[in-house]
Order: sequence, then C-alpha cells, then structure tokens
Amino acid sequence: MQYKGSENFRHNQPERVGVLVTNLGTPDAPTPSALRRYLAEFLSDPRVVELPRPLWWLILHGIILRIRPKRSAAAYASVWQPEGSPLLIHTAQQAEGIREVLKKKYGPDIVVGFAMRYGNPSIPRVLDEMQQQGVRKLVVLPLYPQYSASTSASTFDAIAKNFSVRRWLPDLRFISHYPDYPPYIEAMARHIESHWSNHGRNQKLVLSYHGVPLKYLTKGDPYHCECHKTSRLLAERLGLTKAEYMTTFQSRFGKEEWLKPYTDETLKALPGQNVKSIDVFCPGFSSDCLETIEEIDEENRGYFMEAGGEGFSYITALNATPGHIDALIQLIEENLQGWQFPDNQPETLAYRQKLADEQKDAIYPDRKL
Ligand SMILES: C=CC1=C(C)c2cc3[nH]c(cc4nc(cc5[nH]c(cc1n2)c(C)c5CCC(=O)O)C(CCC(=O)O)=C4C)c(C)c3C=C
Ligand SMILES: [Fe+2]
Ligand SMILES: [Fe+2]
Repeated sequence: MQYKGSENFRHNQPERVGVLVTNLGTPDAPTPSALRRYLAEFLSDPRVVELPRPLWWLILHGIILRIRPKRSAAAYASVWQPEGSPLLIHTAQQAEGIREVLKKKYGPDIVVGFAMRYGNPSIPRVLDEMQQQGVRKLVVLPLYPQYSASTSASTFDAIAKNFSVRRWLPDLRFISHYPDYPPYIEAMARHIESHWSNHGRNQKLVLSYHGVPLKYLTKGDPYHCECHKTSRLLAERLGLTKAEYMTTFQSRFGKEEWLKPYTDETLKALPGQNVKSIDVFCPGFSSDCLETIEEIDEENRGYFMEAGGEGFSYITALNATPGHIDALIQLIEENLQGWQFPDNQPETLAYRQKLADEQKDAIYPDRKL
C-alpha cells in the first residue's frame, strides 16, 4: 500500500489552520448527462440508500438512472442561474463570507475552502489542495444543522476515505450537527421576523425539512428528533403557540414510508382545515436549492393555492446573509478553541529550515527535508 505524502516538503513551509465548509452537491449542468453522473454518485452512497447493494444496483442502473436524469434535469433547468446551480452559488458565497471575516482576524495562517459531498468541487480535491497549502489543523463544517447518517455521516465517510490513503493526517474537528446552537436559532428568528416586517405575517408558519425513510428513525438516526428540537426552539424564540407553527417533511424518494407529516399532503389539506394563508421556511436547508426553490416555492405553493389557499409566502433560506455568516463564524471559532496558531514568521521558518539542514546529513543523508 502506498500512502500519499506531502510532495517536496520543506521545513520552511508555513503551517496553516484550515476550515472546510461542505454541502451536499449539485450537478455540473442542468442536462440529463450531468444529472446521470451526479445521481449515480449520490444514489450509490450506501449512507443514502440502505438497501442490499446487488438489489439496489439493479434498481438504480436498470430503472432510476434511465428515467430520473431527464426529469430532474428539467427541474434543475427551471432554477439554474447564469452563474450555475443555486446550491453551488450560495455555498461559494457562504465560504467567501466566512473567509473574509476569518482572514481579517487570523491573517494568512487560516485557509477557508468549500467542497461538495457529490460532484464538484469534490471533497478529495479540496482536501488535497489544503494539504498542499500546509493545513495541519482542520475544522470541517458540513452545512447540515440536523444530524443524519445520510448527510453528516456520509460527509465524514468522504473525509475518512481521503485520510485513509494519506501519510500525514491533520488534527481534525468535525462539526456533526448544530440543531440547537443559539446563534443559529437567533439568525433564523431574526431572518423570519425581518420577512414578516417586510411582507406581513400569515396565519401559520410551516417549518419544512428534507425527509428520510422512516426506518432510519426506527434504527436510531437522531434526525427526526433534531428537526423537532430546532422547530421548538425557533418557535419559542419567535413566541409562537403550538397552533401557530408545524413541522413537516418534504422531498420523498421512492415508494417506502418516509418521515411524516409529508409537506405536500399537509399543504393540500390545510385550506380545508381553515388555514388559508401560510409562511413556509426550511430550517434544515442552509442554502436555497432545487428542493426549496422548485419543490417548495413552485410545486407546493401550487398544491396549497389549488386546494383553496389564499396566501403563500416562502421565506428564503439563510444563504449568505450576514446573520448566518455571523452564526457560522461563532460555531467555527468555538471549534478552533485551544488550537495554537502556528508561528509562520519568516525568521521562524528560516530557523526551522536551518535546523533541518544541519541535521539532515547527520541523520538521513538521502532524505529530502
Ligand atoms: C434517495 C434518498 C435521499 C435521501 C435519504 C436524502 C436525504 C437528504 N437530502 C438532503 C438535502 C438535499 N437533497 C437534495 C436533492 C436530492 N435528494 C435526493 C434524495 C435523497 N436525499 C435526490 C435524488 C436529490 C436530487 C434531486 C432530484 O433528483 O430530485 C438537495 C438539493 C441539491 C441541489 O442540487 O439543489 C439537498 C440540499 C438532506 C438534508 C437529507 C437528509 C436529511
Ligand atoms: Fe436529498
Ligand atoms: Fe425534490
């Protein structure tokens, strides 16, 4: 087994602290061929679909990848921006916002990057770039506030897979969730309040989260609990009564039962229960993406209005708003605690190299130091 080392390592290279922000990923283009590539990678992940591999391989390659790419490409085309997929645009802006603040505070000794679990920029590519930049201490922040094996653990798998073939591992801190982190709750509350003061407030606030199969909950995944906790804390902070908000789950895939209540069925039923106007917010989505723009603000808006709804207001995700960046910075800085920033003063680097040069011939005549 060949483990990858740092090429051309020198002792006078600066050592850095890295912050890697990740999200799910998105296709490279809104076309069937790009969708086939993206969905094949995403849906082959055993953390996402927990069916026996041979059976799932047949279903995925025999049915899903023949039908879904065309349908999903059309949906993506409806949300695509001149600069690309909304998820990619917002994630890049979030990383830029975080970089700007951290660079001002810590200077060139901190490196901030972003990567996608599926598609590009890929986690292995960005981790390799960070290693080349001398990152020896790394904080990974997957932008999933609620833990789920299908998202948070899958991201950890990708990091671990890259590390499993590396010789020199950095110190690692992995932020696996933050469903009740006060600055996150506060950022959402202020965002919603600002929406209400600009657009008015509807009868009920629907908090819609991406679903997962029900069996993940019964097997011990804390996702369902964490979504309800986020909703409860957010509602408490907004001063809402139980009748004024509800938690639902969207984006079902396949025929098995997923977490309930389903967002689409709920929205079809609400007008009949005398709830004629709603605000919808998606606390689990750090960025607007296909699932919020197309599925909530287009498809589900349609269901609600067709069923007799009179007012529907989609409250955008936190995206790269200053309040969100602020909350994420606090989360990152708490995870930097206790780490000494390396001393990269030119005279220190030169001294380190001088010591190495003096020792090299005495100890390992052939080794490049
Ligand atoms: C097949 C099972 C899926 C599980 C389990 C799942 C969990 C899950 N997903 C997100 C966040 C996002 N999912 C997005 C798109 C998306 N999700 C699935 C399937 C599962 N997700 C598919 C097939 C797709 C692709 C779109 C489609 O063909 O319908 C996105 C949007 C990506 C984008 O490019 O905009 C996000 C974000 C979470 C948080 C989650 C579990 C908690
Ligand atoms: Fe998903
Ligand atoms: Fe969807």
